[in-house]
Amino acid sequence: MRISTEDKILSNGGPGSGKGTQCEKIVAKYGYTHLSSGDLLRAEVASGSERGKQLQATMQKGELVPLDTVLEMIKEAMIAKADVSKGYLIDGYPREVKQGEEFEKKIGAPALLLYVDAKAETMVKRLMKRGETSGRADDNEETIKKRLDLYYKATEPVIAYYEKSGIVRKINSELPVDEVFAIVEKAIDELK
Ligand SMILES: Nc1nc2c(ncn2[C@@H]2O[C@H](COP(=O)(O)OP(=O)(O)OP(=O)(O)O)[C@@H](O)[C@H]2O)c(=O)[nH]1
Ligand SMILES: O=c1ccn([C@@H]2O[C@H](COP(=O)(O)OP(=O)(O)O)[C@@H](O)[C@H]2O)c(=O)[nH]1
Ligand SMILES: [Mg+2]
Repeated sequence: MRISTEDKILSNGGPGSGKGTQCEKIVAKYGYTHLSSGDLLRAEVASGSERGKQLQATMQKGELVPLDTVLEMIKEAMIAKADVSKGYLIDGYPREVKQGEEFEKKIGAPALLLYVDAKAETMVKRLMKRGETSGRADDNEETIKKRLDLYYKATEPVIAYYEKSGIVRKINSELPVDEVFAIVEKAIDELK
């Protein structure tokens, strides 16, 4: 399955940077189909399947799930929505350069990468706060630290990888949500 470039937007950034929050607003305004790789993985865990049990262990440690597993899940989710989709917004993906390369090979190049950027200190604070109510097994101090380390090591290079194709728009997510969204809107409207 290949999907045309203009029908794919990626959202990436550190854990707790606000990707999910901005994606919700993008969907409300533009009607893209939102696929969060983290959410897809959590749904598999919630299903109680054998595969889900393996995933749970990896995610609780703040490590990355094998890239083929995630790509397969994203592909399945894209196919399931192909008839109704006005384009896809893929959130928290790719997590490592190799994953990005595989995505391009199997599905195609994206039109835009929204790089949702906040300071490490801000991200930790937000995730600790979210952890009070989220019920997410990985919203705890120890796992947050590992997710952050892995983000800087494996995921930040993904941004540099896409910089080369000129599709990265950096979004300062230290601002209040609506101000952040105004920057996001500008980046998306420039595509049209
Ligand atoms: N002040 C402020 N808070 C925000 C903003 N965006 C998100 N938050 C808060 O930060 C927390 C994390 O935001 P999410 O949107 O869940 O972050 P995420 O990047 O999807 O994080 P992961 O699900 O861990 O990938 C939420 O509980 C939000 O309330 C923002 O732009 N400004
Ligand atoms: O493409 C992905 C997306 C998520 N994850 C796993 O799912 C967890 C939660 O991901 P999510 O994007 O929801 O949150 P974040 O890590 O950005 O806080 C990560 O720590 C990883 O263990 C993964 O391995 N590959
Ligand atoms: Mg999220």
